[in-house]
Amino acid sequence: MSGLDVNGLWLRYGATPVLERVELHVPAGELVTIVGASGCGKTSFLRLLLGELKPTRGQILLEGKPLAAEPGRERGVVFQRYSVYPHLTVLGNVLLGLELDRARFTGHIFGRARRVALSRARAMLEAVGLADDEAKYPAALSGGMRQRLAIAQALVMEPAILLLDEPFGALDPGTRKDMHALLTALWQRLGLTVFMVTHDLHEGFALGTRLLVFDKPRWDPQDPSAYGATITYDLPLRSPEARASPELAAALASAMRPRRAPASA
Ligand SMILES: Nc1ncnc2c1ncn2[C@@H]1O[C@H](COP(=O)(O)OP(=O)(O)OP(=O)(O)O)[C@@H](O)[C@H]1O
Repeated sequence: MSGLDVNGLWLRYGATPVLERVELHVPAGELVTIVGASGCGKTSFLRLLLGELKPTRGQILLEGKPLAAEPGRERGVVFQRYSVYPHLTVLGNVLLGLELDRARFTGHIFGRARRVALSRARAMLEAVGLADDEAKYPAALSGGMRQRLAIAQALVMEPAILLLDEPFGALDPGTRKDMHALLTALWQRLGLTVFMVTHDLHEGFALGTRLLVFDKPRWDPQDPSAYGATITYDLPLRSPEARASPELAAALASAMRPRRAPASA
C-alpha cells in the first residue's frame, strides 16, 4: 500500500515503555498533526519516523519497504529551535545538504553541479520568502525567518515526508499565522506528506487533514511510567463536519489533560 504504515510498534527506553501498540496508515499527501500530553512520546514517534530511533517491536514501512537504517533524504525534519547552522549564511545553510549529497567527503561541488545546486537553493529561498536574505547569517534573522530557513533547508532535499516538531512553538502569534500559510502553500505545491507535533490544539485543528491524539490507554496511578502511549484518536479533518464533531472536542480535552500520581503521604 502506498504511503506510510506503522505496524504493531512499541518503544521502550531501557525498561520504561513510551509507546505501545501503535498502528497507523497514512496515504501520501496527508498533513497529519499530532497532539498529546507532555512526555507522552510525540517527539519519540517523530524520531522513529525519521529513522533516528529503532522500534523495540514492530515496524515502519515507507511505500511498503522498511525504513532505511539511517535518516535519509526522503525524510526532512524541522525542530522548534537550532535546526540551522550559525556559521553558514542563509544560502550556505540551504546549499549544504545538496553539497554533502553530491560530494559526501569533501562537501564541495564545482562547475555545472554547483550551478544546478545554487539554482535549486535560490528557488527554495524564494519559495520561503528569503530570496533577499541569502548573504545573512542566522544570528541576523528573526525567529520566523530562521524557521523559514530551516524549512527551506529540509525541503531543498525534496523529501517525500516532512517531520515538524513544534516548529512554530517559539514564534509570536502573527508570525505563526504567516508560517501556517507558508506551510500550507508548500505542502500543497510539493505534494508532501507532513507530520507535525504541536502543543497548540488550535494549530493542530486548523492545519491538519488528520489529527492524531497520543495518550496512555492504561494508567497506573501508583506507577505512571508503567505503560506507554498509543494513538487514542485518529480524526479526519477534511470536512467542516469533522472539524466540528463532539468526538473531536472530547479528544482535544483528553489529549491535554495532565495526569498526576497520587501525592505520597
Ligand atoms: N533518549 C531518551 N532516553 C530515555 N528517556 C527518554 C529519552 N527521550 C525521551 N525520553 C522519555 O520518554 C518520554 C517521552 O518523551 P518525548 O520527548 O517523546 O515526549 P513528548 O510527548 O514529545 O513530550 P513534550 O510534549 O514534553 O515535548 C518522556 O518521559 C521522556 O522523558
